[in-house]
Order: sequence, then structure tokens, then C-alpha cells
Amino acid sequence: MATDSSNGNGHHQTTTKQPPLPSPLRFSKFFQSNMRILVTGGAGFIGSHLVDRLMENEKNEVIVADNYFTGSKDNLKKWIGHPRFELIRHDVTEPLLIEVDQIYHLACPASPIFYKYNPVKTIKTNVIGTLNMLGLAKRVGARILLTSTSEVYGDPLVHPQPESYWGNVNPIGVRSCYDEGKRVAETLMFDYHRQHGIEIRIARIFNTYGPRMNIDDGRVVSNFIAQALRGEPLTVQCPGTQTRSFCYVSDLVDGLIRLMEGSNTGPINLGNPGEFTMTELAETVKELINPGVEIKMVENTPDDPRQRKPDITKAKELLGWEPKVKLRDGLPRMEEDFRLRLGVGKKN
Ligand SMILES: NC(=O)c1ccc[n+]([C@@H]2O[C@H](COP(=O)([O-])OP(=O)(O)OC[C@H]3O[C@@H](n4cnc5c(N)ncnc54)[C@H](O)[C@@H]3O)[C@@H](O)[C@H]2O)c1
Ligand SMILES: O=C(O)[C@H]1O[C@H](OP(=O)(O)OP(=O)(O)OC[C@H]2O[C@@H](n3ccc(=O)[nH]c3=O)[C@H](O)[C@@H]2O)[C@H](O)[C@@H](O)[C@@H]1O
Repeated sequence: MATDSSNGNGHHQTTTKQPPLPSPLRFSKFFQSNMRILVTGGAGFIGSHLVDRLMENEKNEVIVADNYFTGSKDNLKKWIGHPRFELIRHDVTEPLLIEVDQIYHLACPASPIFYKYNPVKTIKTNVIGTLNMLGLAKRVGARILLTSTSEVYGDPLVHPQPESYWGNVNPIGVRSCYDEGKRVAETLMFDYHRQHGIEIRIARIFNTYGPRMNIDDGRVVSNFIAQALRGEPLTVQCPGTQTRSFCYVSDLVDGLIRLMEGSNTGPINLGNPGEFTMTELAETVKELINPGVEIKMVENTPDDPRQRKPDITKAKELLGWEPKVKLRDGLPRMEEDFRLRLGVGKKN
């Protein structure tokens, strides 16, 4: 089947190559009519919510491969021991030989403090890790979805960002291991698609938040909520006018599954177009969670994008998807989870 795809410049490309046949092992005595799905990075924030949704379907068997760098078994504890679930300690920079029908490839540290902690490992994860997962997809004929990022647009000069925008990225900066790493991962996906007929899907995810984020993850929403609950100042990095658009995790997971199940390769932006400055976000968290807390301006890090907002026309048209949860409704759900984990009760 020919697959439509855009090269990101609005020009459409097609491939007439058939996807390779699944490995013969897939039809061996172990064959089951279930859909066997690999989620790399499934012990992380988005991955564990995705696993919850996939496990709701009794026809799905889910295998998680994770090295626990930023993820945790705790996020998956309700599935450990379930007959349709398997958890493997595995680093995607090493090959993985299993039989699966679909691959959601999420494995990669996502918070700037973690991806900058060991930049060489981050780029290996994005490049070698994605090559390994594409090799697996090729061997077994699986469809593979990559969770790319709005960071491929860098510090964008076009606002809001459509998928056709090629971005404004510093190739040698401290964020490059992540944003250039994801750009190479996207390139590899399209090269395997064009050269080997692999069925690919690419999601460009914009800042996503929700329960189970690492409490000390360093990303802005988790920082502000943890700070508000601990009664510490909310640290707005200068100048505070930089913007982000925050998507609640259940909406995002819904978009990922629609993309995987649909017929479009992407890349497709998945995010909530509601745009806020970091000062506005701090004021909202303060008002909703702890009106007594102070807001403090602190130094920023290099190459911080000044604005970011998704154009989601493509997701609406091709996936029938748009986010439902507003920031003011999502923040209290995250607050509840953080209160439980931090052991901070609600004041009467
Ligand atoms: N949360 C967001 O706002 C956002 C935005 C854009 C893109 N993304 C992408 O979505 C994916 C998940 O992000 P998240 O927010 O859940 O982050 P996360 O840090 O909670 O999850 C990442 C998971 O990948 C695992 N991992 C990291 N390196 C690995 C390796 N080499 N081998 C195996 N496992 C490895 C981690 O242990 C963790 O469980 C990432 O690919 C990220 O780039 C997230
Ligand atoms: O959505 C994306 O595409 C990417 O977003 C994030 O990148 P970033 O937007 O920089 O995420 P944060 O660290 O949460 O920072 C957001 C903004 O908040 C600011 N910030 C952060 C932390 C803080 O305590 N205070 C604060 O003002 C930062 O300066 C930045 O302007 C991460 O890199 C990835 O999870 C993801 O791929």
C-alpha cells in the first residue's frame, strides 16, 4: 500500500514499497491473535500512561523495555505480574530481539536537566536507540511510532509552529543532544520508510504534564507544583515572558494511539494550543495551590526557546484529535497526585 507522507516542507512524498513481512517466528506455534506491543521508555511519565491505556484492551499484550534512567517500576506496579504484561530492563542503545507487531518508541530522557546530564548518552539513545528499534521493526515487520518533540523547531521564528516549519536549531548548543538527536531520529525513520518500506508514525509532542511526572524532574509544571506544595518560592527563569503550551497527559496518549492506528506517517504535532508565559503559569499555580507562596526570578539556561505553540490543524484533520483538558482543570489533578507522593495533605 502506498503511504502518504509529507517531507515537512508541505511537499508530499509517496513510497510504493510494501512493508516487509513479519518474521516467520510471528507465525510459529507461539502465534496468538493478540496484538503484541512494545513500549520503549514505558516506565516513564508518558509511557506508563500509554501502557495503562493499551492494557485496557484485552487483545493487547504489552512489553515495556526501559533502563530506569528517569523512569520507575512504581509507575507500572499495577501491571507487574499481569499475564498480558512484561517488563524488561533494557537499554535501547543495545539491540533487542523480540517478536512484536507495534513499537511505541519513547525511550529518551525528556527533562532538560536529565538530557543535559549525560549528553553523549542522550544522543546515543536518540540515534543508536532509534536505529536499533528500526532494525527490530524491519526484522519483524512491525509498525513503529517515534515520540519526537516540539524542540525540533528550536527557538522558532514562525509562530505558531506548523509541521512544515524546518526550525531554528543550534547544532552545537547544550540542548543539541536532545533536539538534534530527535531530528536525526526523524531522519532515520523516514530513511527506513523510503528505503525499506517500514510503516512509520512520528508525533511531535509539545510540553505535556500530569500525574506521575518525576517530582524533582526539573520541568516547569512539576517544579512549580512541588514548590507550591513545599511552600518554597516558585522559580521563574528569566525573563518569564517565554511561552509554552501545556497538554494534559490523557489527551496526549489519546493522540498517540490515534496516530499509531491511523494511516498517516506524520510528523504530526500533538499539543494543546493554549499558550502561557512562565510568569502566567507561576501565577496560576500560586492562585490554585498556595496563594501564600513567593514568585522568584532566577537565571535561565542557554538556548531556551522564547515561544512555543502548536499548530494542530493536521492533527484535527487527519486524526480527528484535539485536546480536551484545560490547564486550570489539569493542574488540580496533578496537584492531587503530588500531594499523595509528597505526603502533603490539603489545608482546610
Ligand atoms: N513530556 C513531554 O513534555 C515531552 C515533550 C516532547 C517529547 N517527549 C518525548 O516523549 C518521550 C517520553 O517522555 P517523558 O516525558 O515520559 O519522559 P520520562 O523521562 O518520564 O520517560 C523517558 C523514559 O525513557 C527511559 N529511557 C531513557 N533512556 C533510555 C535508554 N537508553 N534505554 C531505555 N530506556 C530509556 C527512562 O528511564 C524513562 O522511563 C521521550 O521520548 C520524550 O522525548 C516528551
Ligand atoms: O515539549 C517539548 O517539546 C519539550 O519540552 C521540554 O523543554 P522545555 O519546554 O524547555 O521544558 P521545561 O524545562 O519545562 O521549561 C519550560 C520553560 O519553563 C522555564 N522554567 C523551567 C523550570 C523552572 O523551574 N522555572 C522556569 O521558569 C524554562 O526556562 C522554560 O522557558 C523538554 O525538553 C522535553 O520534555 C520536551 O521534548
